[in-house]
Amino acid sequence: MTSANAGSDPGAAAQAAPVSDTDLVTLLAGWLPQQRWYAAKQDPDAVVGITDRNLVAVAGEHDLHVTVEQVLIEVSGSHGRSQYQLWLAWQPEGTGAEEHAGAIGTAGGLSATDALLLPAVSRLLITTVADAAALGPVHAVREPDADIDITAHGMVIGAEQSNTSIVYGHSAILKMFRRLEPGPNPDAEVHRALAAAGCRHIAEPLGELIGPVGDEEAGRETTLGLLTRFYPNSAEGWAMALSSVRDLMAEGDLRADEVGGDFAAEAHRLGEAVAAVHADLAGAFGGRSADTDELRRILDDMAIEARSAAEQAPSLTQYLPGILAVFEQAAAHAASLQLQRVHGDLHLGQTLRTLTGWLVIDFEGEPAKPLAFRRSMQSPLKDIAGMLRSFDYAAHQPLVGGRPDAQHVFRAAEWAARNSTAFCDGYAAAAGTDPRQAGGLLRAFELDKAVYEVVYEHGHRPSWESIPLQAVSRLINAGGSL
Ligand SMILES: Nc1ncnc2c1ncn2[C@@H]1O[C@H](COP(=O)(O)OP(=O)(O)O)[C@@H](O)[C@H]1O
Ligand SMILES: O=P(O)(O)O[C@H]1O[C@H](CO)[C@@H](O[C@H]2O[C@H](CO)[C@@H](O)[C@H](O)[C@H]2O)[C@H](O)[C@H]1O
Repeated sequence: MTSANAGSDPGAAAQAAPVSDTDLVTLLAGWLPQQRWYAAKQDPDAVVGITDRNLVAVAGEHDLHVTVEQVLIEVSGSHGRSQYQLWLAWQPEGTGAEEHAGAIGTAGGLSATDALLLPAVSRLLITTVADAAALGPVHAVREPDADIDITAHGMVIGAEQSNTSIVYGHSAILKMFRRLEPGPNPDAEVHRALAAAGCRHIAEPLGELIGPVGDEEAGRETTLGLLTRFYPNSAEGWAMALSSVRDLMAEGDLRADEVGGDFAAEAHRLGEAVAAVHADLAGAFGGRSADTDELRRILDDMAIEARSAAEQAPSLTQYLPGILAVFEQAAAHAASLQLQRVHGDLHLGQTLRTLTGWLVIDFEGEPAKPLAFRRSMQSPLKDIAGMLRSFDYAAHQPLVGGRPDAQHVFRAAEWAARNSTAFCDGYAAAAGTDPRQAGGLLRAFELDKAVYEVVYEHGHRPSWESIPLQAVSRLINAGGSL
């Protein structure tokens, strides 16, 4: 389907799409699989279709030298079906766009570029949010009292993300969601609810870009981009944890509490911060106890996922009976399961240490899961298990690819246990309930996450697959990590 809507200029609205849908699909064929956020990279059966095209600004308007088109594509294949958002910049071929970092290709005498990489387009987007204005069918909401600096230069950060984020100087970060599902985006929804609850452990939301997604009947207002405050002097929890592990490995004969860079005090504070976020999520969205049937369903779903994971990642096959046995044993803990909204994909890379404390970011949940699941009530143990898995990752990742050294392996396990304990102590102190008392259930959630990670690494970083795989083996054979 092709529509040609443009900003506030009725002349632009009359313009046709720069190239035909067929030419556009051909153009995208080589570019999409190179994008980190494109989940169908490994799918040889993937078929790309165009579901919507909107000319949102034409060259000459808004100080732009390019024409900007928002394109929604649907990709179907053996991986399933998903919808993605693209922002394309068009300009005449031969004007240098082909050399640009975001160059996509040429068709019909025009060059296409990933528009989000162009400073003029990033300026247009932040100005649209600051003015609570519209770009064709895309409109913006600005949070009351949001302080938005539209003069700050926008720059896309890091390639290893599920979405594309533009950082504006030291002031704001705009995350443009790549994979879209019609309806409320949990990242935007949760940021807004937690800000209203006065939560100190999230990035302050500043505004949103919103547009219709889906066919004309099902088309629903959907968050396309989320603008939050940027914390320039923050460090990612993952980077901090890795440098602590490196310090430890440098002095292989000393314990974690005897060398510099011990992370345990930070892990404790992080536990307190996650407990505070959970309490605010329960306050904002409600919470309740799960009944026996619900617990059974959760554990059955883990078993279904594990069976499907073993088909995708053959390294899991030998562990499958042990995995299923752990889920079966966990059913005995029905009484202790609470349900509420959670983060859903919590790991050290989703945490930022500012000068004053920890922030939790990226409340989208697991990107590959359906929206209804990501917005559903789940167990906070899922997030806690995610963090415990992340301590295990940080401890063992520096050993990947090297020659096994028994002392380093021992120290890695010690670092993971020390920081997992500190995290749970911090969580228990702030929440008043100790996640370790959920015993078999926490272990089931850790195992569920480790199984997910084996598949994730199999697809994205095969040399890291051994990290979660060894954890699967440990969790089956030796009980929980704590
Ligand atoms: N408010 C912020 N302040 C500083 N850095 C941030 C902020 N939000 C995100 N980042 C950085 O951007 C990275 C990607 O953000 P994230 O929300 O996890 O995106 P994605 O969903 O694409 O993975 C984070 O790992 C962090 O380094
Ligand atoms: O951050 P995303 O929402 O894109 O999450 C996906 O990618 C993560 C890797 O970036 C992946 O996390 C796994 O690796 C981390 C180290 O890079 C580690 O800290 C996590 O514990 C581990 O799960 C995450 O699983 C995936 O959903």
